[in-house]
Amino acid sequence: MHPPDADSVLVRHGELGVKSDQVRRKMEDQLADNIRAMLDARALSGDIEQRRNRLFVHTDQPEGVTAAAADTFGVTSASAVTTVDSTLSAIKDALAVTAREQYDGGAFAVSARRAGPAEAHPFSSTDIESDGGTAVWEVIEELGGEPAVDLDNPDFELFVECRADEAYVFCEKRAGPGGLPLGTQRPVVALVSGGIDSPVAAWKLMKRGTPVLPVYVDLGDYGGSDHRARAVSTVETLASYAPGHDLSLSVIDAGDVVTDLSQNLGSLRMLVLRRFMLAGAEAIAHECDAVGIVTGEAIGQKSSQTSANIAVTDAATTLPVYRPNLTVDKSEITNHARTIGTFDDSTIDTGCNRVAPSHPETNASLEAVRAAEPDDLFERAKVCAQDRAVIPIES
Ligand SMILES: Nc1ncnc2c1ncn2[C@@H]1O[C@H](COP(=O)(O)OP(=O)(O)OP(=O)(O)O)[C@@H](O)[C@H]1O
Repeated sequence: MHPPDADSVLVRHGELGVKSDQVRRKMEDQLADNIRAMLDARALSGDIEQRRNRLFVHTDQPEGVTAAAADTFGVTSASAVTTVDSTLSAIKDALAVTAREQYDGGAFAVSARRAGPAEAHPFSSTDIESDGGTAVWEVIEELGGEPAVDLDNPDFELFVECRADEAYVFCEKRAGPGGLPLGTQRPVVALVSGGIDSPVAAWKLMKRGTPVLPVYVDLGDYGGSDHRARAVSTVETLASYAPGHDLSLSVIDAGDVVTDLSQNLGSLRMLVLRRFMLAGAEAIAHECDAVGIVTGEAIGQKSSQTSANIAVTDAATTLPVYRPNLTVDKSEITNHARTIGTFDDSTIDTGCNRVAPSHPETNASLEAVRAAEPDDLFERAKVCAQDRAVIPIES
């Protein structure tokens, strides 16, 4: 929803404002690049203007641009605005025009903020709210409605931001993901199985500005083509949040290793396979200059994810392993997957064979796992990582 003559989208970002000038400028530049790429990916046009602590996209496609900005990491909210002179009469006119077009019943409110030196305006924000409120009231009467004001819980809200030289009128603050602009941190490798949890985990790192290099470990006969297709689909959805950033999917062929582990190991099989995955991810991270690994694990969610077993898998790599779902309940992770759009692909029935043993170890010791696993496990992981295939992913 936007004013009928909206000419720009006002994009707000959160944490960037508290950084030093130098860091803030770099992050704002990255945010502008990312929004530009997002517009290109959606065939939208607009001129980006960076101002201190906010950014404007001047556009004649306000609806699409608002949605694109609200899908960009680092953005806290976006509003399609109509820009007017910073005079009370211009603001009142814009409020009236917007109410005439967008009001569809219920109680209303006008919320105003005024910034800049006091002498810039001969009126206060309260004046904007009361005079603007009167203008909206009259429009509703003209429309045949019964005007009512509810400042706490309005059905219809109009906003005004009045600056020294111009004012913006809008009727929606569309929430963005928040976080930091993607590309403002060093990358990490994301182990993406295509299940519900790992795409959400990768998304969370991306939200904090961290590019991810997605890696899928192909389990051979224990996985299958549907299992791999599921991983590809979820990575495509992740890539839609990251135009301009390469999310090509690396595929490690682990078919022989999984067959070997399944035939020769019992209760420790899954832990050893996880250690193989982390070692493979580490090899790719070193090659690609990535500084960590992200997984979808949550403490206690599966036998391989008990606190004892996570300690054992962690020991397979010297890189930090990020587990942003660690303390999050499954229902919450699932809701998150629905919100970001990965859920449907994650729940495609892959009909894959399960690698997990019927009685998995839940309290493993590193010594026992080391003694049981093949001596050349990490060497094989490195070779498989080197020989990986890469599937290009469109963003
Ligand atoms: N085949 C795979 N390829 C890449 N990473 C994997 C694979 N299987 C598991 N992982 C990584 O190990 C973590 C824990 O494995 P788990 O068995 O819980 O995965 P899952 O249930 O198949 O998928 P998810 O954790 O995404 O819901 C995953 O979140 C993921 O980061």
